[in-house]
Formats: sequence, C-alpha cells, structure tokens
Amino acid sequence: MDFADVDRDELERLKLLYRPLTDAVRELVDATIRTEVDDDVIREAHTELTDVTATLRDAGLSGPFGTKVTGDGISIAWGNAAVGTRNAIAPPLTIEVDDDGRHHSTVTLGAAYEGPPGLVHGGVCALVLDHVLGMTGSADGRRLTGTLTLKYLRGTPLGTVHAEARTISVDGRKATVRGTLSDADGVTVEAEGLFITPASRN
Ligand SMILES: CCCCC/C=C\C/C=C\C/C=C\C/C=C\CCCC(=O)SCCNC(=O)CCNC(=O)[C@H](O)C(C)(C)COP(=O)(O)OP(=O)(O)OC[C@H]1O[C@@H](n2cnc3c(N)ncnc32)[C@H](O)[C@@H]1OP(=O)(O)O
Repeated sequence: MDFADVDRDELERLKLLYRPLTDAVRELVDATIRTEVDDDVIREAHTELTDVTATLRDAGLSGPFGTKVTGDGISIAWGNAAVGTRNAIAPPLTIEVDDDGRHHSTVTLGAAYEGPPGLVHGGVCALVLDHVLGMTGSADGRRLTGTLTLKYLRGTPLGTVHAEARTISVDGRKATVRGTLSDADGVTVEAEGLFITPASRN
C-alpha cells in the first residue's frame, strides 16, 4: 500500500477541504435526478459544470485514488465506493464498532440509490452490506470478500437504513460474518459472507 506523508493535522485539514466539495457533488447528483427546471437552464448548468470539471482536471492523478497509509497507520481510501471522502458516489458509510465487535452503520440513501420505484437498488444494498460485513471480518486483519450471500426479504425503502454485522467464526485466513440491512420496520436484507485474507498477503 502507498505511503501518505501527512500528519494528523494535515489529514484533518484535507478532510475539511474535500468533504464540502464531495457533499456539493452529491447534492448535484440528487438535483440532476429531481430537477424540473426549463431546458435552457439545464443547458446553462451543463456548460457551467463542464467548466468546473475542466478546472478540477487541471492537476490530478493518472489513475484511481487507491489506499494510502499515513505514518500514524491511518488508512486513506478516499476514492472508495462505500466510504470514500472524495467519492460523491459513496453514500458515504460511517461505521461504528461496539465493544463486543458488532459493526453498525446508519445512513440515508436518497434518490441516487433507487432501483425499483421508491426502493433501494439491490446492488446498493449489497454494497452497503459487503462493506459493513467486510470491515467486521477484517477487524483482526485485512480480508477480501470471497463469497457474499444475500436474502432480500422485502424491498428496502429509500431513506434511512441501518446495517449491522457480527463475526460468527474465524478459521485462519477465513472469517464468516453475518449481518442485516433494516429500515424502521425491521430487517429487509439478510447477509452472510466469507471474507478471506489472500494467500499472497500472508
Ligand atoms: C476503507 C476500506 C478500504 C480498504 C482500506 C485498507 C485497509 C484497511 C484494513 C482492513 C479493511 C479491509 C477491507 C474490508 C473493507 C471492506 C470490504 C469490501 C471488500 C471488497 O470489496 S473486496 C473486493 C471483492 N473481492 C475480491 O476481489 C476478491 C477476489 N478474490 C481473491 O482475491 C481470492 O480469490 C481470495 C482472496 C478470495 C482467495 O484467494 P486465495 O488464493 O487466498 O485462496 P485459497 O485458494 O488459498 O483458499 C483459501 C481457502 O478459502 C477458500 N476459498 C477461496 N476462495 C473462496 C471464495 N471465493 N469463496 C469461498 N471460499 C473460498 C478455499 O476453499 C480455501 O478453503 P480451505 O482453507 O478450507 O481449503
């Protein structure tokens, strides 16, 4: 993994710099889906946005952001599709960990995450659960998703959802993790995953 030569103060400064930009892009995505303004306003917005994008591309990485680690051991995965600080596609998830190892996250999924009308896209449910279960199974070492099985019990309404997960067993490089996605009325998706530390990283 690449090294990021930043101390905690600089990391905090960068987060404060990028978070509002990413939030603004998230708002833009939502507005793009839901706007009903006149055609000429759409064309004007398109021109302005093209200019903004060109400005941001004045200097940039040649590839994806990747994961970097600071001298303090903090992982920076700012392009990550689930949690990336600089990724407007990320909901973004914030994961909390209880003393007993349960990982959980509450997040609001708006119009950008729609699948069936008014409901969260099944792949987005999978994204949320993969990440929460993956972090749970990686509590004692980095593991990748080997197999993820989901049971969609009913549609997950757009809005605030809650994901949680627990490690059921650890067998060397393999961890079995179970979790759920819920709305206010209860569980909508059940998940079980096998997370594996790749042999090549042992
Ligand atoms: C902010 C997060 C960003 C990251 C930050 C970085 C660090 C932070 C630290 C920790 C957090 C890290 C991650 C967790 C976070 C989020 C979760 C999201 C995870 C993903 O988004 S991740 C992308 C999708 N994921 C892949 O891209 C995997 C592609 N794949 C492979 O990389 C290999 O395929 C691998 C590693 C799966 C196995 O490779 P391998 O060579 O090590 O396996 P090997 O053959 O040695 O088998 C050993 C034993 O596992 C069994 N086994 C093998 N494969 C299996 C499978 N697929 N299903 C079920 N069982 C399987 C065998 O049957 C054997 O079982 P047995 O020992 O009993 O015989």
